[in-house]
Amino acid sequence: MESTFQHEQQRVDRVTEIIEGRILKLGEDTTRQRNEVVKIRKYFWDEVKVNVDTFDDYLETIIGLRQEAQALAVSQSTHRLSSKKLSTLQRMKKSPYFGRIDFSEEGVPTEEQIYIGISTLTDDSGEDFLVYDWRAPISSIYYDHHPGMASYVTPGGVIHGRLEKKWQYLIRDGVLQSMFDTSLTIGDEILQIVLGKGTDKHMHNIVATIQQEQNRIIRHDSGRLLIVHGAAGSGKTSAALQRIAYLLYKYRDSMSADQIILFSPNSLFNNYVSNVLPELGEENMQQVTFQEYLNHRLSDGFKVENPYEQLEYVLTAENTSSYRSRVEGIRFKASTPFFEAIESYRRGLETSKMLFKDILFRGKPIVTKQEIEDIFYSSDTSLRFHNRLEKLKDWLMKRVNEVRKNELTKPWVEEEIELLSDEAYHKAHKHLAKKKGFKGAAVADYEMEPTELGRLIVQQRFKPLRKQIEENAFIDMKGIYKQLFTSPQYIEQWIEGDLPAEWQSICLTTLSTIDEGKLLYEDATPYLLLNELIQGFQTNRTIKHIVVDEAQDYSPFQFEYLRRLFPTAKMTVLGDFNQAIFAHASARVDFQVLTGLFGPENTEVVNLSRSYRSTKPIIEFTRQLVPNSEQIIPFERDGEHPVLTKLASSGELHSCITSKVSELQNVGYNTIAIICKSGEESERAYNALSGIDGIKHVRNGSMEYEQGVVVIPSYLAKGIEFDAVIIYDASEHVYNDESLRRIFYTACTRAMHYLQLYCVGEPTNLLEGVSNESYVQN
Ligand SMILES: Nc1ncnc2c1ncn2[C@@H]1O[C@H](COP(=O)(O)OP(=O)(O)OP(=O)(O)O)[C@@H](O)[C@H]1O
Repeated sequence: MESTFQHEQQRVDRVTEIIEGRILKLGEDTTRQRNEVVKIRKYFWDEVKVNVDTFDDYLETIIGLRQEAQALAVSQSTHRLSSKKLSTLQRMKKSPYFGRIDFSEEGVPTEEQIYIGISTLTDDSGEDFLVYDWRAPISSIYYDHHPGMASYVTPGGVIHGRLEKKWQYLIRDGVLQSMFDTSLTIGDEILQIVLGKGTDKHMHNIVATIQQEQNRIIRHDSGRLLIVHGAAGSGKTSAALQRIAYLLYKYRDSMSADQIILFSPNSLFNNYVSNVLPELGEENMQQVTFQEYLNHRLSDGFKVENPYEQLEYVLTAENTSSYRSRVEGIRFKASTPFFEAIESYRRGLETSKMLFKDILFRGKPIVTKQEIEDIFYSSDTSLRFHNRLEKLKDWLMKRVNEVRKNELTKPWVEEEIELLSDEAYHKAHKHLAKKKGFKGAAVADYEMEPTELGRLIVQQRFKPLRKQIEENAFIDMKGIYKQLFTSPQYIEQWIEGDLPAEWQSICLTTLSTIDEGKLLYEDATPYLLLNELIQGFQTNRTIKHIVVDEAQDYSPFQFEYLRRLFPTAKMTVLGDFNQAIFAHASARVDFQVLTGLFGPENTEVVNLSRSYRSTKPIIEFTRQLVPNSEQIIPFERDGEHPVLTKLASSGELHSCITSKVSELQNVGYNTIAIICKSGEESERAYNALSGIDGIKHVRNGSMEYEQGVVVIPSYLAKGIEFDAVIIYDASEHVYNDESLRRIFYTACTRAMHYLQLYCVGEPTNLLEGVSNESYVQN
């Protein structure tokens, strides 16, 4: 073994030397390319002669500009590619590869040793592969097979052979630390080392230790929709990010990172996962939250409620009179019957009840809503809805043009001419002179006719009106949405099944919030859907793949919306229903409904059952909090049992937390989260614990994942993890309802190495099903 080890170190040295040589060469190229980019930018305008005197000059200027811009774009892209390659090589210098397979291909007499790393490296001839990219077809054997018969898929067909041996390497800064013969499971030893480490500011890639079931997700490449359901900490997010890296490699000629969108729960999470792709030498995909998208589309007309504001209400306002109806409204408005009701309602609008707005000019209607409605409903009903709207728009444009002509002789035009400032007068003169063909000094010779000036003024006043018509602003969208709620009975004609018991009150709240210029979060997607069904979907066909993380928090409604918005994209959806924290997630929620999006033939579901984040004792404790716990299999990593400490007062609670934090810091834990149920509880906890050195409060809207000691509401801790977690108050008066089970589970499963629960008074009944042996009580 000793000599094998030395032999392997020698190979590492050889490969490292080659990498160093490449870095040197590429470093010089990159510097030269950067200087080139700087030079083009600096002299950009010197290279282009700007002359717009004649049409030919203008054309020449445009062509010159375009050529220079193209040269800049080419240089920038060459520089970007080289820098990317350089940073990958720099990473490979520290650890050139992490695995090896010895493979005998059928019909080939010699066995080949395949070394696997984050990127391909060949020798100087370019013929021999010193390192294979982990995404290369042959590398899949490393993740998928035990020694014995093995095969892998290439574009040219399936290659069969025999996997003789499989090795794992741990190389740090060019030094081989250890190597393991991993004949059975990939890298349990290395996985132990990786998972046993402390967290840091960002999530890391897992390519050295991808597990077989995760590899299925990463390399899955058929159908439109891949649904991944997996326990907390089973590597859903990790698998999704490596999957993106895989797709970018496999489709490198036809897909770029900006054609992939990751929908994530919040900005904090975005920041947390932002390092994984760059670590793998890939550019980051686009990252958005659904809320950002809603705001982008709706913020002109409304102040849209944030999903966490909604959740905060659900978690804290249970004693208010409107609570029941609001929660019922949230559930109902996310349901399939409501979705279908909106579709039927929109179909109903084909024959009656479309609402329009008067088109006003100088404060007076020039076309009334009634006139618009009459024209709309007099059009050919066999035409598609959008075509009817287009016809209506044409009519409106004509109508407005007629009115514009009539306005030319109205006294207000003369009045405006008289009130024109000198500057405005000169501008108008110059504009009209140019239009008439006067050039250069001759502009001064142009004598402006008052009628010409009048026409210009009228034209400008009508410009916004034309824009409004262009943008469908004459459709009373708010009114149409409100119409659904104007009387509690109105919706009955469009809906199948029962309405919520509190429907009347839901209607009143919906109307009053819209009248205040606000849109509740539960109304945002239905409103947008209705809007698109009426005005046509604003589809985006450039996006090729969308990944939805924490999918359990989306309603079927939102999925349907995403599908229509990105009609050509494939989808990867990741979730865990045990972590569904939003009120719209009903108790019976499942991914069945998603299968309907693209049909079963286009959908594949993969379950991840092994959980990696937490130690075995923590997983054995947390899994008892949810149904079907036997389906969650802990990775064998030892640690302390979770502890539940009962206290008599909040004073005692705060002093216990303070000393616990310092104890945990002394053991070396980097990230310690004090997780509270809601933002309100977090605020109180933070104020009471502000004496802890460096403690930070993570609030709704926080942009960066913080290290050190943080106080954080449960819902913002989603998707992220901490070395140690302290549940601030796991007492019955805080977690007092079955509906809080998922939030409680989500909070506890954020712990990697240590979990401490405190409670002031009696512990929550949610712990009733948890066996006494799985935690320490004191
Ligand atoms: N194959 C693996 N090798 C190394 N680490 C892994 C592996 N799979 C998962 N992990 C680690 O386990 C932790 C949890 O992974 P991840 O956040 O992707 O899980 P998740 O299923 O998205 O969790 P949750 O649903 O609870 O947010 C991370 O620290 C990740 O690096």
